[in-house]
Amino acid sequence: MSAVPLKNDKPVEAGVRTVTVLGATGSIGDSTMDLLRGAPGRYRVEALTANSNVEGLAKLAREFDARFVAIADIARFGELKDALAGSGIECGVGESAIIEAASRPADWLMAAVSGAAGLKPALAAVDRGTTIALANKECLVCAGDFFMQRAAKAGACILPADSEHNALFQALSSGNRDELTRVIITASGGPFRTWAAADIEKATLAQALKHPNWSMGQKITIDSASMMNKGLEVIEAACLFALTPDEIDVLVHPQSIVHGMVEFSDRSVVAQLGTPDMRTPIAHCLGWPERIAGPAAKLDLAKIGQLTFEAPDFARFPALRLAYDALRTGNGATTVYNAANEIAVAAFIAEKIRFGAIARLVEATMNGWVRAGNLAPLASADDALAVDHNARNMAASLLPQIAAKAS
Ligand SMILES: NC(=O)C1=CN([C@@H]2O[C@H](COP(=O)(O)OP(=O)(O)OC[C@H]3O[C@@H](n4cnc5c(N)ncnc54)[C@H](OP(=O)(O)O)[C@@H]3O)[C@@H](O)[C@H]2O)C=CC1
Ligand SMILES: CC(=O)[C@@H](O)[C@H](O)COP(=O)(O)O
Ligand SMILES: [Mn+2]
Repeated sequence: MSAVPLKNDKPVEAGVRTVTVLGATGSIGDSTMDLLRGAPGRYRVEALTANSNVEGLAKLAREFDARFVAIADIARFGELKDALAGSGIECGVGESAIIEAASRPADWLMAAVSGAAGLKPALAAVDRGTTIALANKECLVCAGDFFMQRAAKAGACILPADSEHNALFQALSSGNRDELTRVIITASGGPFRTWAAADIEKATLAQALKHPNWSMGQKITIDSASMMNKGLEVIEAACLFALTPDEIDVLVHPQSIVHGMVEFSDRSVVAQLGTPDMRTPIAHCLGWPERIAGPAAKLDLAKIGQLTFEAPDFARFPALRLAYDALRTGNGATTVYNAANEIAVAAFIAEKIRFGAIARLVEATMNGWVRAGNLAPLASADDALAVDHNARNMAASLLPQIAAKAS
């Protein structure tokens, strides 16, 4: 039994729904809060979390009269308490408080922490058997199949919030799982889609942060530029929908209007389209199994005029090839892929490595991991977190030599 519902088989919930937003101060958090704001009286906020943005978190907590807020950064707890003084809103600090936020009863939870740091809180929500809108792809890539197995066991309902996976989720309801032959996830191609490899190699942070279509957090925007985001999404699709690497294609589509397509055995291809606005897939998850009003701009195809498609270039964007390698290798390789990328992106932001070195560090870490004989099946979240920890250390130790070597 899959934790992603393939048909709208859940009864519609009436009355006020309680919701929790992990990563409330981020880009996905912002879109989610905007949807909640647009439906006064329909939702009650149970818990909100952030890493260090005290001001943003306290403002949201007061606006939505949250019951509980948690901040990960222990140095900011005093400020948070001051900011909430007199409000009656409970607050906590550290990873344990983020996990507590996820554990508190709520009908619906948005998992939008950035990075594998979101894994333990997402698992705490999974174990409650609740409905989870999953934006945090890194937690799936880190945990591998284990996350979805645990969700199925706990009776949790995982609603894919990432735009491409939400598109697949919507398109999949046109057929049965055994009639599906392939899924296609689209990629904008990022800001370097048309750039020569030599220019991509030395792209600056400011250039990498200029996504052509989407306004998103810093880490995912850099991932889009390297196409690591698409690599993470290939692995995310494999985990969410129990697909093999051969059943997942990536198609570059610079307009980001078609988000995902599903091919069925009769060769029908069902696609989901929409303007590039995350409030649409999040609204689909929030309303599910019904449809609620979404605030995104209406799709005007006549105005857009042309939708174009290209094959991905695995040579200029090796991050995508590495994702398929990791998926085929299994045994913790996707955990290593994600962990090394998180180290590489942080190093690029800190100007320790060039843009082109991001994928080289991921590849060197994956190779080093295999050579050291570290591949082994992941049997638990602790296994995944141990691999994540050790792979980060390996990536950090390889960093100086990767930084020193120009392509
Ligand atoms: N943005 C988008 O359009 C899309 C995002 N996603 C995925 O959703 C997730 C969130 O992305 P996005 O909203 O862009 O990211 P942002 O960087 O904008 O926001 C991340 C959120 O997580 C919090 N956070 C960061 N690190 C930690 C930590 N260690 N512990 C607890 N909280 C933490 C941040 O708090 P603070 O503000 O205090 O730093 C913030 O609330 C990512 O996994 C991304 O890949 C998927 C599809 C689209
Ligand atoms: C909005 C969303 O889902 C992002 O993951 C988006 O897909 C990023 O764009 P790229 O297609 O450039 O990676
Ligand atoms: Mn996406």
